[in-house]
Amino acid sequence: MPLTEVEIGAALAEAPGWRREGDEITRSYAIRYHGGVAMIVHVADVERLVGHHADIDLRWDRLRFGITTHDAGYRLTAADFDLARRIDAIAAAHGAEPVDG
Ligand SMILES: C[C@H](O)[C@H](O)[C@H]1CNC2=NC(N)=NC(=O)C2=N1
Repeated sequence: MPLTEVEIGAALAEAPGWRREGDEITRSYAIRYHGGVAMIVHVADVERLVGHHADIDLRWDRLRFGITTHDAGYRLTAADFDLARRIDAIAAAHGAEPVDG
């Protein structure tokens, strides 16, 4: 079920570093390409377990995640913020530092 604007505000406050871009939340990390591939594999394993999947953009020195819920009409849900927290934990384990963009 989509979150209300008030709920989104509260969830963002609990997910520091994640930025709202329309109906998705995004965060980028500095990581070199091959390390990014390894992190993506780890994220994908967790995504399969929780049944929720981010949009992923890997560049030479940067890895960006965008999360929204397709099943809710591309709106933000609690599952998006749950996955965001999991991605933060995986990023820390991979030594990927958050960056703007
Ligand atoms: C059937 C399956 O659980 C759904 O298609 C899941 C899979 N992963 C998903 N991931 C995201 N981000 N949004 C969804 O709506 C979604 N739906």
